[in-house]
Amino acid sequence: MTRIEDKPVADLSQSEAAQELERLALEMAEHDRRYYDDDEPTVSDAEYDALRRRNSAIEGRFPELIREDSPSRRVGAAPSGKFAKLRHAVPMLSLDNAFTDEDVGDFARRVRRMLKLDEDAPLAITAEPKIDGLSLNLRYEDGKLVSAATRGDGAVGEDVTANALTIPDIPHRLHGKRIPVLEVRGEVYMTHADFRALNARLAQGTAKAEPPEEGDHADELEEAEEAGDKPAARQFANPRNAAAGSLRQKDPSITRSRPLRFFAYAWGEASSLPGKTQTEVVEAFGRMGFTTNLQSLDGRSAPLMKRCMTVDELVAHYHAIEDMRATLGYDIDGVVYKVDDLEQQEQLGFVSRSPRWAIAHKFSAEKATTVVEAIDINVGRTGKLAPLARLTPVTVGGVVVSNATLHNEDYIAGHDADGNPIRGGKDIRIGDTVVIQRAGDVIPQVLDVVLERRPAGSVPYQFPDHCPVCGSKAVRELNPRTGRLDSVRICTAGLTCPAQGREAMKHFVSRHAFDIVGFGETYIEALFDAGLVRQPADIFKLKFEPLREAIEARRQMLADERRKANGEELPKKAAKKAETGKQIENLLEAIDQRRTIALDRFIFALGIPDIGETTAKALSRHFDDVPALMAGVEAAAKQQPSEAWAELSALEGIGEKSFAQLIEANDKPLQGLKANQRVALKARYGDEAGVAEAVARAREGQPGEAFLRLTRDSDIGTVATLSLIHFFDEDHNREAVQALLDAGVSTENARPKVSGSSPFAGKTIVFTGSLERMSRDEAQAMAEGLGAKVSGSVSKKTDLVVAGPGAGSKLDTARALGVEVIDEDAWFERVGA
Ligand SMILES: NC(=O)c1ccc[n+]([C@@H]2O[C@H](COP(=O)([O-])OP(=O)(O)OC[C@H]3O[C@@H](n4cnc5c(N)ncnc54)[C@H](O)[C@@H]3O)[C@@H](O)[C@H]2O)c1
Ligand SMILES: [Zn+2]
Repeated sequence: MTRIEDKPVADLSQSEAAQELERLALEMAEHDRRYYDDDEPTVSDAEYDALRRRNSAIEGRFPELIREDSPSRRVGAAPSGKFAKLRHAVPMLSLDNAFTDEDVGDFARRVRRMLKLDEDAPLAITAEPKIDGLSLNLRYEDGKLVSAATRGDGAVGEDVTANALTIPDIPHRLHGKRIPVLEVRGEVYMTHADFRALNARLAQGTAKAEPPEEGDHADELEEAEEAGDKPAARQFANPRNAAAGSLRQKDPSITRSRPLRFFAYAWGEASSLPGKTQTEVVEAFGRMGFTTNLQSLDGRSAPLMKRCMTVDELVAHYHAIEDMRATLGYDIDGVVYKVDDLEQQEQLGFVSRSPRWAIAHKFSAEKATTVVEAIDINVGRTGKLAPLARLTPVTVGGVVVSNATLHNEDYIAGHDADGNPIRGGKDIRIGDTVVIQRAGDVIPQVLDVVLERRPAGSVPYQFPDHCPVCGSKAVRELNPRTGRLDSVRICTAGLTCPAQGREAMKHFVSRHAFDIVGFGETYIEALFDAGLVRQPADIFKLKFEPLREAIEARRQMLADERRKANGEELPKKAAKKAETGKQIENLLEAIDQRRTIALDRFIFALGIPDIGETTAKALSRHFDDVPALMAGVEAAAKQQPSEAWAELSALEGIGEKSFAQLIEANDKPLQGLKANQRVALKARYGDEAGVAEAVARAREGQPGEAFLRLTRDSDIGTVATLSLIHFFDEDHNREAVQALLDAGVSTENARPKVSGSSPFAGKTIVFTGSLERMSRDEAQAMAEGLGAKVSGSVSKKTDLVVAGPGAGSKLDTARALGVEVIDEDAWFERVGA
């Protein structure tokens, strides 16, 4: 199903484009409000910029659809009601964006074309850092600061004069000759160090801050408490928000207490300008008492702003600034290029929201440099030891990042257990300076180690061989797919390890497993810590009173922690007791409803590695109940193949058919295989003779009928079969499952009991597009209940396609193959629902 918002611009119909432009206008207006008014964005700048690019691309294809309220015609957001409004004498605009080096060349060519300059005529363009703060217009009359306004919507800003007067970098009087009117523009920002200190003071409650709006913060705390989260402190997400939030205070004495700074780089109305070029004017600003990009950072190195004569020079300066980015001590999000000559600037003029003579070259991916302070090991549901780098906090894409995933032992070491270097592996050590990258909402990755900054005497990281939670041995197993030691280390204690037990429990009650509503993380942690729940079966033995005590003790503990952390007294909640009682009744009720459950959910809930929902469904079609499954697995375990067989059959890229062919083959096993399969086999076993030898070994250790039946008849493959055997081979797993049955949990067989007369029995159905009357899960369950097989892709074997609006390639394939296609309503008619 392709939603309109996921469709490439080129595939949009005109009406879809109109819909999409409307969505983008509304969505971006909301982001603008959060970003400019509340100083609290909910998406990263990169995500926001992607929306803007999509909007422009659609408008480029359908210029007739450009909306009055299009984001391409607007700057910022209209001023909030918090301050008096101030109309700008000269509009404050935004900047057009460049994202690649080629875009810079395009910009220079465009400028030349519009100025009618030959290719070899000199053209000076300045390049300087784009400071990530908020812009401010300072109006000086006869050298005296008379007003200060934020950008607002470009035409009207907010009057923050009293606040601006508290910023030390902003002169109240200009040095030098008096100019009747001069508006100086620049960026208000906060350094990293000041930002961290401010947030720390806010967290301790020692910073001067506006009282929270009535009820506002109390609610948040309450919610955080329900969710068992850390106390919600009123801190800023990044230095830009901190700068904007601190400047836009109703009480200027709060602004005064905030460490704000100011860089001057532009101007508005001016009765006369102190120069004929961008460079000269900015130089003059320096003499008048402002900090500018033309000043050297340390009095020795070259200034950050450079006047360039070629595109190559511009791009080189961009990369030089990019390299310095981590050491500046404040956030910059790109480099701004400006045509230097002011007469040329005038000739070029403006488009609706930005000048034609300037462009902002944004830094590409969301990268930053920081230091690995420590390496933590988390233990997950399956016992995996997952390493996490604790980083000195940095802002990446508008979010402060303080940890990054390190994947596994080999990744940190940079080589596998045999000493072979692995792709992407790095030899990451505590104390290392690293480049990290954040993509979307996923946890950041370490992209690179800056070896020049590695502290002297640093040693490779020693990965623990014991579980940091329970102290049991943690081991690396042989991976049948690669024949090598697995890169992950696993705690051997199983569910008796508290970390694994707790995570397993979360999975057990989750939506696609037992789906016990109201059993959130707070509950699980509370019950685990109180010793009330150790394994899933315990859930079904819970009683009201002990449950209530455990939950209340937990709440008390969280509240105490919060009080300590915030240093403030929170109102006691009187109504809480009765509420907890009600919640617990509801929970017990929800548990009761799950004493009988679909077999596939039961199997999925066990959290067996490689047994996802689909495999669990397949098993539930094959077995009547849990004891039957266990018996089937036990029988299969007795007729297991040798490791050689398992390894060969599970090799990536070798399907069932090819494997059968391979096992039959004699001296030329590679014959008749596809190129990628030959490559995979050779990579694993060397030359053809090596493959032949592996095949011979595999042939000797063939599995018996019981194993093949489980693998083949239930359609789950070798890897899942071996995983099942492995799971039920462990005493504690068998016991945990038995305990559930003993606690009275019974299963319903999902195997469709379909009479031969169901018109769908044995048919293969594909659902595509957006379904309106049922969810995907429901559709699938319905079809399977009628004896049909649901598939994710359309092929010649497909009997029927049910297509909703927005169906894409699957629908096209179905039509091309002549497969019957019906809509959702027709589907409901046919099934008689
Ligand atoms: N995350 C969100 O929800 C969200 C919402 C709105 C905007 N944004 C972000 O805000 C930015 C867009 O806002 P914008 O319209 O301010 O455009 P912009 O940030 O792309 O560029 C214009 C601004 O750059 C600043 N600037 C800094 N240094 C400068 C220099 N040396 N010379 C000239 N200008 C300089 C000025 O304040 C100017 O107004 C984007 O980065 C966007 O991602 C994010
Ligand atoms: Zn453990």
